Amino acid sequence: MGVNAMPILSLLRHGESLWNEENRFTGWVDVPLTNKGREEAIRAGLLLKKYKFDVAYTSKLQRAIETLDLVMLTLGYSIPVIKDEHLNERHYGDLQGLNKEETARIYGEDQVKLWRRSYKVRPPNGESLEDTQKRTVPFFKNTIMLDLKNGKNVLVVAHGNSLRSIVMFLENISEEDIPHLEIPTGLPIIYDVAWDNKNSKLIINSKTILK
Ligand SMILES: O=C(O)[C@@H](CO)OP(=O)(O)O
Repeated sequence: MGVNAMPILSLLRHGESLWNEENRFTGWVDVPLTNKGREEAIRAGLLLKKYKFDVAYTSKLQRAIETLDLVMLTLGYSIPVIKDEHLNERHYGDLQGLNKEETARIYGEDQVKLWRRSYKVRPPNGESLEDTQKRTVPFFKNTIMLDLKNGKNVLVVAHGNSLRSIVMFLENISEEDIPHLEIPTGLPIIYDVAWDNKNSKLIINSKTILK
């Protein structure tokens, strides 16, 4: 009675973008994929062929949207797609456009590490991971989690830090441990999930990264 058998949730970070290639802070700047990024997206689609998705979510940024488009083209069927800015990358504020290595030379490696990977430290005029989580997790709970509860297989294509904030919630990762979590581009994470009726809570049965 307590736990229903449940479908899968796949989280996918977009393929390499132009500014990933150039090593620049990107955030909400709407840069396109590189050709390598497009190939990564097609490869992710091939890896995901063994699943049948019912619905997909992505951000409002073209690197995620194009990745999802290429995945769906590779999968060869179409499903409802919800594009929402709650899934956008963390806003990097004044760092957007700057080269990451150069920024580390100016402000020091430690400061840049705090901006990039800590939970609470905000980049100047930007969002901390905590700020990002305050928009991603309520969105996740109100939409994606309900689809999972209703037995749907869900694909989410988003960004390094918007996905880190969701994975932190799903896997109950602490503030101390979150700096070590990296999400690779183009490799789908698959969660086998279940809904715990008694505690109204999503349970993760297993996690696999497809390679
Ligand atoms: O620049 C960004 O928006 C992100 C993701 O590419 O960078 P970082 O991994 O440094 O948080």
